[in-house]
Amino acid sequence: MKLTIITVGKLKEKYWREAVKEYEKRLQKYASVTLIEVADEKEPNNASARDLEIIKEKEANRILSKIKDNQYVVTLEIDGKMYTSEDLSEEYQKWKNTGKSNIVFVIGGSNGIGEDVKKRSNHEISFSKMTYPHQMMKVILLEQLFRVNKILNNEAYHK
Ligand SMILES: C[S@@+](CC[C@H](N)C(=O)[O-])C[C@H]1O[C@@H](n2cnc3c(N)ncnc32)[C@H](O)[C@@H]1O
Repeated sequence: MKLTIITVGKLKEKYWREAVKEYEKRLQKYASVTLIEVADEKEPNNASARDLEIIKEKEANRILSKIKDNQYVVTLEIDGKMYTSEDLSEEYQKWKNTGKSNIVFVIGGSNGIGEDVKKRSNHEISFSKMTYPHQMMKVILLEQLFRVNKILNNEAYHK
């Protein structure tokens, strides 16, 4: 499987970068992993709802410029479909079986995912109804993709 994760903004804190590096390394055993960071848009003080929409649109255009026509797009959205890790591993296997072997996961910036990316999305996944910081979401997603592969390979890890 070719897995790409697109996120908005750089990981500034060392602890996030180290966690990402660790799970990226673990996941590389099972899939080819590409991590792409697009620039985030500066948010003015007292930004209006319209300002935030414009920010999301600009970030969405940057995200879309990194997505290829042949990629299956999975967006991480709070209102998306929730899975257990076992169910997600079945879904992942389904993607594999149906030729969706080039998958791009998209995590939005601090204001969420713009409409144009949502329109391009083939599948929306939620990791609960709670809001997580995008940096943490990247680590959680990598860990779950690693877990999914462990489950599919019947390897000890998941409990
Ligand atoms: C800080 S959140 C953005 C919150 C924004 N108010 C929204 O409603 O999307 C940044 C990104 O992390 C991801 N994210 C955060 N919590 C999530 C969850 N529970 N499930 C799936 N994705 C989540 C989404 O991609 C989101 O765009």
